Amino acid sequence: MSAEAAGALLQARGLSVRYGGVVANDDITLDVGAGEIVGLIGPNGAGKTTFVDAVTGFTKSTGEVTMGGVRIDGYSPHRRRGTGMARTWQAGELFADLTVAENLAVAVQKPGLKALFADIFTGSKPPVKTIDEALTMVGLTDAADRHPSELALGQQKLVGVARALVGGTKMVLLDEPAAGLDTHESRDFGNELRRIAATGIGVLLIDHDMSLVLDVCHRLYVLDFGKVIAAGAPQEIRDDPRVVSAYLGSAEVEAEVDIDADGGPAASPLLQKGTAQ
Ligand SMILES: Nc1ncnc2c1ncn2[C@@H]1O[C@H](COP(=O)(O)OP(=O)(O)OP(=O)(O)O)[C@@H](O)[C@H]1O
Repeated sequence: MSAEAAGALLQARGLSVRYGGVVANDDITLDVGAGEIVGLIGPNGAGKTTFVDAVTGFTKSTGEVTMGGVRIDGYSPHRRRGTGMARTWQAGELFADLTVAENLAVAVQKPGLKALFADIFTGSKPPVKTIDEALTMVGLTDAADRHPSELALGQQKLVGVARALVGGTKMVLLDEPAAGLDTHESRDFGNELRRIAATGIGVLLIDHDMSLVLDVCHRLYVLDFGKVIAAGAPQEIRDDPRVVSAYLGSAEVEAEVDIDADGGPAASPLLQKGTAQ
């Protein structure tokens, strides 16, 4: 079911971003429904991170953004966060000296000196229940008191996702959350994303790991040079010659798209080139 039919949680309409002479996002229209995992893919420099920056208010854009039907494109990043949208960053390192729970607590601390002093003098604590819930959601309840270095890379990535989930998040925008994971870790990571979405949270997933993206997403949008060149179900996208061409460069598209007898995506050129950066 399309998010539009279900009443989209996040909607972008005609979103455009210019950096000097570069049109990094060109009239992008995209929606994500509650409980839906939507992939945003495209070659390097296609404009994926720019889109997340624009939706979350970290870069200037034109066009409309709505959350739950409320227009938010005039809002500051902080105010957009208050509508229940949260993002991860491409370089989403955790604080090595802090425990997992403390890494999550940082995300719910009020910013600014005033708040810091208020916390010191009133002894107010971050909403631990919310942190527990976020860790439960990613299957890491036992890791709360451990340090990131004690966790496998896949678990560290999930801590990054959990950090975006604390504080009443309804919609997460994940920028290459699975970078560096091996096949096994990536599959586990995908299962956790499914669990998160099953709670009703909308997920926008950017990743170069095509196995993960094609496997876990309900729908995909493909960007090339800032424009949406294709949108649809994973099986449509992986066979779309425009998409294969955008990823591989037309000269390289020699292999026929040859889907397994069971419909598996193993033979798609997209997967063969899948994790290329
Ligand atoms: N702050 C900026 N100033 C100027 N140009 C920028 C800026 N950020 C991105 N760009 C340009 O905008 C275009 C889109 O970049 P963006 O990082 O959004 O692509 P991407 O699809 O996320 O790439 P990748 O897969 O490599 O992360 C590129 O041409 C990039 O050089």
